[in-house]
Amino acid sequence: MNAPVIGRKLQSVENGMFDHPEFRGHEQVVFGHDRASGLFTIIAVHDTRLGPALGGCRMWAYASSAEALTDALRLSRGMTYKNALAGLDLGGGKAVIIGDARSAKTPELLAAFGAQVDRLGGTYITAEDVGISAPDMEIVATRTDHVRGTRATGLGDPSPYTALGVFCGIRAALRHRFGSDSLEGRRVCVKGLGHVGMDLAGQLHRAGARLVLADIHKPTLEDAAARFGAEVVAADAAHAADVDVFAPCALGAGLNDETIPQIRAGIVAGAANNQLAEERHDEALRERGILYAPDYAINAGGVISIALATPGGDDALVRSKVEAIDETLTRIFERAERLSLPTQQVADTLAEERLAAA
Ligand SMILES: NC(=O)c1ccc[n+]([C@@H]2O[C@H](COP(=O)([O-])OP(=O)(O)OC[C@H]3O[C@@H](n4cnc5c(N)ncnc54)[C@H](O)[C@@H]3O)[C@@H](O)[C@H]2O)c1
Repeated sequence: MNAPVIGRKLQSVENGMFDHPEFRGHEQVVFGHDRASGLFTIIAVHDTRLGPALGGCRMWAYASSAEALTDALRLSRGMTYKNALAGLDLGGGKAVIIGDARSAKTPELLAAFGAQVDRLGGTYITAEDVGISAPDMEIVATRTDHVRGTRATGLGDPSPYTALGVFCGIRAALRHRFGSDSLEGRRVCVKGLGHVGMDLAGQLHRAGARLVLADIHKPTLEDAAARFGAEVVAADAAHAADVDVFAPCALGAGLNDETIPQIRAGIVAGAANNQLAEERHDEALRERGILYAPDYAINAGGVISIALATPGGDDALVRSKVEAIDETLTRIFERAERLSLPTQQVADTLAEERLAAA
């Protein structure tokens, strides 16, 4: 991308910030540029009523700076809700770096990003996200203390904690739906066998579940199927598998007008972010009698581990907080049933209640 062009586009977007469709009372949005390294970053602080805004930094080859702003606004608000519902004393924020992580990421650019974060004086705490790895965060940390998930502050890869939270969430959903959280003989379809999905599949297998697996990466799928004695299903048919639980652990927007009528599972509970293609799809799931575990409630294990880990500390506190996702989801399911509301709407309300009380 040509730097001066980006600069002009950012200027024009900034002028329209408060009219932006994704603007929802964000407290601060910072547009950062570093001439020497070519850094273009947007840091969005949505809400700090519960504490400093924690949220990852995403590096992506956005087609335009307007697209990057949209992502920063939307994702930072999502972090406010996720952190509030997870019971963390942290607000919501997110950073995006405009550029291709494979070709444009340099130590100088990461250090310059760290300097931008530092300028916010702790209002925003950064962590890894898509395109930014744990080693990258070590470089960011050379310029700011407002970083989590580094060797000095964390327990390492958050994915096992995310998987643990999803496993606990699936049990909560089973208990609510069937009166027993036993996985013995339950059929579960896991779509996406990456860092989270593979770990989750292992936990489900050990607990006695019968697995149906899907992934677009054939070697991964074949390896998992052999290890867990699982059936395989085509990735684009996974949502329609004849199972008790469908666990989407790949990309978002998988629950939409086309897929929802085809879902045979009574429960949808997985790690993927932004599973609903549109907000109204939570009601579509409810109408079909499908119990949906809101994505940001069930996949909060990773952020809990990032937020609460202490250097060299054991992970007992973190694990107990992650396991409490079971209770959070149970509250959501019970309230949704009592009020005949979709579960995502109830999750949003619970998060908003906590924010309002802060
Ligand atoms: N890693 C975490 O701690 C964490 C935390 C919260 C949310 N999430 C969300 O969980 C999801 C999985 O995260 P991850 O870290 O395991 O990612 P990952 O990149 O390690 O794994 C994703 C897997 O999904 C597969 N995949 C991609 N598209 C697919 C498709 N259309 N059909 C089937 N499989 C497909 C990939 O081949 C890969 O194996 C993402 O949506 C992520 O945003 C992850």
